[in-house]
Amino acid sequence: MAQLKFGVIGHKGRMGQALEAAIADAGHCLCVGVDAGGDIAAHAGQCDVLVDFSAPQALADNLAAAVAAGRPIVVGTTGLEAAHFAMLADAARSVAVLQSGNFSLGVTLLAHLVQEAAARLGNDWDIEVLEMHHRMKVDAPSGTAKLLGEAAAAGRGIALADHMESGRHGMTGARAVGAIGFATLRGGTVAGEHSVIMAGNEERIVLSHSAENRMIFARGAVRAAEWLTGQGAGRYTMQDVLGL
Ligand SMILES: NC(=O)C1=CN([C@@H]2O[C@H](COP(=O)(O)OP(=O)(O)OC[C@H]3O[C@@H](n4cnc5c(N)ncnc54)[C@H](OP(=O)(O)O)[C@@H]3O)[C@@H](O)[C@H]2O)C=CC1
Ligand SMILES: O=C(O)C1=N[C@H](C(=O)O)C[C@H](O)C1
Repeated sequence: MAQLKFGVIGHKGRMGQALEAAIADAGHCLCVGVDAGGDIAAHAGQCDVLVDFSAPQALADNLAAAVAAGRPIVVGTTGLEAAHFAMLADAARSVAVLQSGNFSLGVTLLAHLVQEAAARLGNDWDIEVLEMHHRMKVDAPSGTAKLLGEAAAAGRGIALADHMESGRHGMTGARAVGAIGFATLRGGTVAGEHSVIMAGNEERIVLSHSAENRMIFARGAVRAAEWLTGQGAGRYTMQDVLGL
């Protein structure tokens, strides 16, 4: 693979630093790194690909910079809302865009397994997604938890937004039939723990993934960037990259 020049948004952050190492390990070069207050638009044209692990409020400018420079963009930022997904779809009309809540091989495969299991089990199996992350994480549920919830919903042929239950507290009443529940834990330096629990009558299936180091996300994002530079405008996923 030819050496690529990367533009990293969120460069001084935890993921930005992991990415810098993964970019060097893969034989590529960090062309520019920006953080809050920086201007990626001024540098995007010097890069072959942009990678964004920053904050949701930066997404509009980052996508605009990619579109103006005609460069592909990998988005790993989580905490995205419906308006952000509309921006991603809009940018994908002009450039190649790959957004994922998790760039690890393990979670990409886990999402397949969750979808398959949910498709085979009836609504009498309650689905709950449990996640734990380090104390500094600012969004909840995690992007990965939502990705896994989406996979379960796809398996059931329903829209997650119509069946999501999160942040239970107080007199909640009994669990709604067909709900997909989310629970969030925060503490320490946990890189990322996710379990999808399928609870039936007197039996339970638990499908889990443990991230031991955030380098797995950084390596996955570099692999996604390599793959994306060969693609035309459009919206792509880690399933496309990994051929799953
Ligand atoms: N998809 C995946 O596989 C993964 C996704 N993530 C997600 O990536 C994001 C970053 O995580 P992490 O590195 O741990 O967070 P950090 O807080 O460590 O880093 C965030 C970085 O983004 C920068 N930033 C904040 N706002 C802007 C802005 N408006 N424009 C440009 N840069 C900005 C910060 O700069 P400053 O310090 O100057 O504010 C900081 O350098 C989160 O959304 C996280 O959930 C994390 C791991 C894996
Ligand atoms: O903020 C993190 O650290 C992580 N964020 C992503 C998420 O929200 O799922 C991916 C990973 O779990 C680590």
